[in-house]
Amino acid sequence: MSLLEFENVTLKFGGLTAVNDLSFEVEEGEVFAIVGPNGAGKSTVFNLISRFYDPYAGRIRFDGHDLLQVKPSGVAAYGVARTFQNIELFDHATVLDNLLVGRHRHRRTSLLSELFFTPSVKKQELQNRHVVEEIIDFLDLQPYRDKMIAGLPYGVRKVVEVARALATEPKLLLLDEPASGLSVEETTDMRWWIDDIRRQMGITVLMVEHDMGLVSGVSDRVLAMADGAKLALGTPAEVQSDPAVIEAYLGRAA
Ligand SMILES: Nc1ncnc2c1ncn2[C@@H]1O[C@H](COP(=O)(O)OP(=O)(O)OP(=O)(O)O)[C@@H](O)[C@H]1O
Repeated sequence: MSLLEFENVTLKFGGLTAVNDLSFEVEEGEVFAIVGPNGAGKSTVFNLISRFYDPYAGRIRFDGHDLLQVKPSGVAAYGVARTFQNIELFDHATVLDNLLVGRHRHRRTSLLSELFFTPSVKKQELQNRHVVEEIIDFLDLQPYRDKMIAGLPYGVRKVVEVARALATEPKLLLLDEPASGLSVEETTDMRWWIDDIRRQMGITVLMVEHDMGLVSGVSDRVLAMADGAKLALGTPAEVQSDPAVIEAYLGRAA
């Protein structure tokens, strides 16, 4: 069984078909990239997984569950975490506090017990701290741990966003353009972080990315989309040499 399954999914915005009869599967433990020209429907795929939109037709399954039965607020509890194209963090909180917010889905205590800071609440707090500190170490964020997000360089904020998503201990990490706005050196670092997340943490990664260097360097498989539909699916080398993909890219460039 695949971790994520799209089966003949279609989504329309009025007269525009943003996702058109799309089927693909993401296997547990792989890095899977979605590429395509602007407007191809990549972000809409992420928004479907996050349950921001209901598809017009088709099925989406995650980890054996019918994802379409899950409310948007429940998706994280199933083990899906995401980053956004435009970083979404609390600017006036520290890196540590942003990551602790990411632990919210693991709250096992009641509001009343939290009010009185019972032993179970204390235990939960310690566990949250432990997980968050490990992620801070893992992503080399120690120098920024107690700094406000607002004052951090853009490249560091991108890594903090990945850290916040990891703090939820997801099975599937959705990365929306992880390299956008990064320098060449920062993109290389991001590549190694993604590799480590998959290899050392065992987390499946699904990313939307325009940087083909990053995509080829880290992905096991790539789905190329155009006009909401699948153009090609295969290894990075297979997809890059696919005539339909070359045509779609060159056509748009022209
Ligand atoms: N909320 C919306 N309402 C109406 N149309 C939308 C909406 N969201 C996306 N679209 C349209 O759906 C199509 C697919 O958009 P989408 O953002 O998924 O593309 P994309 O591949 O992520 O593009 P980019 O690389 O520019 O981010 C586009 O034509 C877009 O204008």
